[in-house]
Amino acid sequence: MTVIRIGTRGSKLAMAQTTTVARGLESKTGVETEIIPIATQGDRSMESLSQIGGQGVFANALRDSLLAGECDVVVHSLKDLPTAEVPGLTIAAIPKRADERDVVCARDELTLATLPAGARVGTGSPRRQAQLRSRYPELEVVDLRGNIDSRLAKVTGGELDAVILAAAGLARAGRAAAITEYLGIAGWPTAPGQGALAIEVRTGEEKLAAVLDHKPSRTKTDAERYVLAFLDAGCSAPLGAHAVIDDGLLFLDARVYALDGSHYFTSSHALYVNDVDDPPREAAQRVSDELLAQGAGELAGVRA
Ligand SMILES: NCc1[nH]cc(CCC(=O)O)c1CC(=O)O
Repeated sequence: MTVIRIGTRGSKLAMAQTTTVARGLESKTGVETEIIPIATQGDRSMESLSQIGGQGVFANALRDSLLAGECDVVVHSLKDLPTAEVPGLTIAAIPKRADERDVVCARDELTLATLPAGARVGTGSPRRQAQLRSRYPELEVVDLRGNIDSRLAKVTGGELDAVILAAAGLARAGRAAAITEYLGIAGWPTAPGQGALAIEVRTGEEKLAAVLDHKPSRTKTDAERYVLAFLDAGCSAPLGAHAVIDDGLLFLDARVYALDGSHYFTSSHALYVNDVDDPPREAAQRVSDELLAQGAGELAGVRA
């Protein structure tokens, strides 16, 4: 029997999520899988992501390996995947999305509202930095990189009072016990595609992973990612987007922040998925047009 080779980043988080995908493929199709860790520039360098030159630092090495035939399937965190199509590659599956919220891991069970003024809150994400400055201007934002364990260690070690992370990543890494607050999605929209994985294959080989595709998760994350594409924004742009499907209605909400937290632009639209040809694209087009009409194109990270 042939073995499906699954390429992944080597981080603990990536290995955990890829193992879940491998188990899913094995149990649904009876295939055998082998996991192949691939080092990416984003893993090797500790410089800030904007320094390395941003987009796709995590994804490109995986894609090269797939195109070179060194593996058959790669697993990405969808939010780290640039929106531009890559010739020869196709997303065969977006599995059922996990929790898309951001969370706070603070000392002493504290929350953003109960941390004292001047408390040091770590995050390397421009969106999270802008959201912190906008909602909690009395807190000090500290730029931060590194894996989940090293970030949490800065709180237990006393160097920081809190860090902001993705709920999904913490759960996959087995560190959900460190969470002290879940940030409500309406007041704190997260990165397009956050909480979802993307399983990519060489075009024509979609059958290798299509069984793991979850249609609602794909529709929602497509809508969020089209906003990223229409705004010409990178994965590190200060943009939050969130889609919901309820009773055939697709809701899409997006917010673009000034990096200093001084202001933001927001737009939302709802449409019946049966009323238009490409609901995610249509919803995102309306939201993006409105954001640009408001002046969002002037903000850092947009139309860069
Ligand atoms: N950019 C880092 C990144 N990429 C994917 C996740 C995990 C969450 C997810 O899969 O969406 C994280 C960590 C974080 O944002 O805290």
